[in-house]
Amino acid sequence: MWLQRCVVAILLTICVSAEELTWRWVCEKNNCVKTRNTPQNEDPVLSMEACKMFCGEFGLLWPRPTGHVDLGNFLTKININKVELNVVNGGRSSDYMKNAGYRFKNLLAKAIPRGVTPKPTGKPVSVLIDNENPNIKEFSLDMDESYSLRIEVTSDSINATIKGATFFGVRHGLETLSQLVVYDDIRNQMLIVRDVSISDKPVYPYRGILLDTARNFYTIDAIKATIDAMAAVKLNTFHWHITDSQSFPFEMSKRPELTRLGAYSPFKVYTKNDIAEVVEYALVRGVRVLPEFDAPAHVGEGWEDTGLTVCFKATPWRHYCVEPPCGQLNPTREELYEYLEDIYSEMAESFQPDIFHMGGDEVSEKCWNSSEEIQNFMIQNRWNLDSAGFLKLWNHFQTKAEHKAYKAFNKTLPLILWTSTLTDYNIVDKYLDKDKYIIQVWTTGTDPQVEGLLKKGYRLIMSNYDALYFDCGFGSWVGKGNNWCSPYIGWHKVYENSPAAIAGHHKDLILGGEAALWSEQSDSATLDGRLWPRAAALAERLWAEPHEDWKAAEPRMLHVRERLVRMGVQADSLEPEWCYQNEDQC
Ligand SMILES: CC(=O)N[C@@H]1[C@@H](O)[C@H](O[C@@H]2O[C@H](CO)[C@@H](O[C@@H]3O[C@H](CO)[C@@H](O)[C@H](O)[C@H]3NC(C)=O)[C@H](O)[C@H]2NC(C)=O)[C@@H](CO)O[C@H]1O
Repeated sequence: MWLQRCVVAILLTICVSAEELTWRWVCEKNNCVKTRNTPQNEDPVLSMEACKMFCGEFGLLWPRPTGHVDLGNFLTKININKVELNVVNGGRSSDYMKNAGYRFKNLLAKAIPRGVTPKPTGKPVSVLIDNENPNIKEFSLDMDESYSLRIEVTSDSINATIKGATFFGVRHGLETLSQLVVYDDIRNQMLIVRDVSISDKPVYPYRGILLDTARNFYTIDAIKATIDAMAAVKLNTFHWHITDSQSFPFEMSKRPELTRLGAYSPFKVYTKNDIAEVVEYALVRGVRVLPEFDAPAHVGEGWEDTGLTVCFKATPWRHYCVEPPCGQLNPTREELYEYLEDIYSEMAESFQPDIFHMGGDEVSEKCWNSSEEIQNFMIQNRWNLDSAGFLKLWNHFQTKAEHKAYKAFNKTLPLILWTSTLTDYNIVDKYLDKDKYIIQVWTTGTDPQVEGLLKKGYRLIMSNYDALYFDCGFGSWVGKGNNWCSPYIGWHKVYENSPAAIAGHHKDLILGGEAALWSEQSDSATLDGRLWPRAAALAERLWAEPHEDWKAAEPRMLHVRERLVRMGVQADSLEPEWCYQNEDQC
């Protein structure tokens, strides 16, 4: 009966009156308690979300701010049709600011349930935006993403003021402001938290998601939707692992045969236009697009006619690599470096990145050793055909590739490599300069390599697979049983995976973290559920490094999942709705 009345009420856009209402929520000791409504109740009746908005230190904010937070105790009605943004100083980033404004209004609209028109009563909202460095619109590892937000009420309007150190800070401020607006299903009215004062900035400068678009292809729409969701939780790096041994979907003008032979189909190619669109889309959402060209291993399809690979499709694959098809570049061929320069130049042109990922993942000695040409080259150089000798060969490759990267990008931008035998802390400084290279850790969080690398002064990005590999926990794809890194990693573990705790007193060398979605077993159809809402748990960890465990964040986490779903993200469900309605009872 209640449900029926509600549905009718929504369709007619009339609200259930407070007297008829069955449930209301009451803020008690930082929890919103579901309470039977009685005709005798004289308090203002609060809907669940309205209550959650201000009850608790951080209300429904996600990620929680790191500085001063005062959420006041009152909600005020606003007129959603009368929201106005005024930018004090636009500078070079004025177009981005405009776009951030459109996104903000769009986010407010997404807070309203489908088919509902809130009452157009309430105060107009005026948002004043003050960008301290309006000419900064480039990403960098030391960019300032800080902002402050104030919401004040006057007799005739709500005034919000956002001060950002850069466009990126301002953009985050708008995200936060959008999270302070709620649709009240009791009054059919939009409400805003008033008397707010927040200052905020992230703990880590690098907060990423890796998407592997080579094992399976993802549509541009799926990529843009991912970036949209990332922006909502203030993640700032979309790491695009665009090629691998299975496919080469990156459009190349100088070496078109790499794409022609290497893409799964002519329709499964990321064209220059596609990439430009993604890069621009991401930029206005405060997300950098970081390209990776993984080499010298993890190559294969596309390179068929070049003669520049070894052990491609070698069988049995377990003898030569970690998954089929095997394939590795032949570092002894000079022509290889001309190819690399072309790939890097086209990546430079398309992505214009501030940092570049050179891969370096899972190089196999056995693969290189299967080539007589490589063996002869090593013998001529007086390198033994053993692990130390193959490291020298790898170093030969990396030094030449590095030179080509700097040339192609026309600057000495920071380079990233996956942890490997080359980055082993016992020898890493023999080969890789700590001022040039950032190491992305994918072994476990307790691996002694982490401490070893930190002690030698290397900057790290944490993608420890035991907490941040979102492909783990599914069935194996090369046989039966579970995949190699099972079990599935729940959001709790993601949330509690603290880079600061892992790094101890070397915390300053941790640039941040990244969740990886390797795509052997996912594509556009499964993407949202694999990433979300777990990536939101990562977002708060990296933004705020909370001291509390997942339990303290649970009510807000359940809400951020709801918000993502309202945005159109098919995020996995975490708990029965009962737990969302009955805080702290599950
Ligand atoms: C204990 C042991 O030796 N187990 C191996 C197991 O490791 C083999 O599985 C392969 O493991 C690789 C990691 O060691 C894994 O590669 C990485 O994982 C991602 C998928 O989660 C890939 O997309 C990445 O390219 C890889 N690199 C990075 C940096 O993450 C590889 O995918 C695993 N292969 C398969 C087929 O699952 C397993 C091989 O059969 O054998 C076990 O004995």
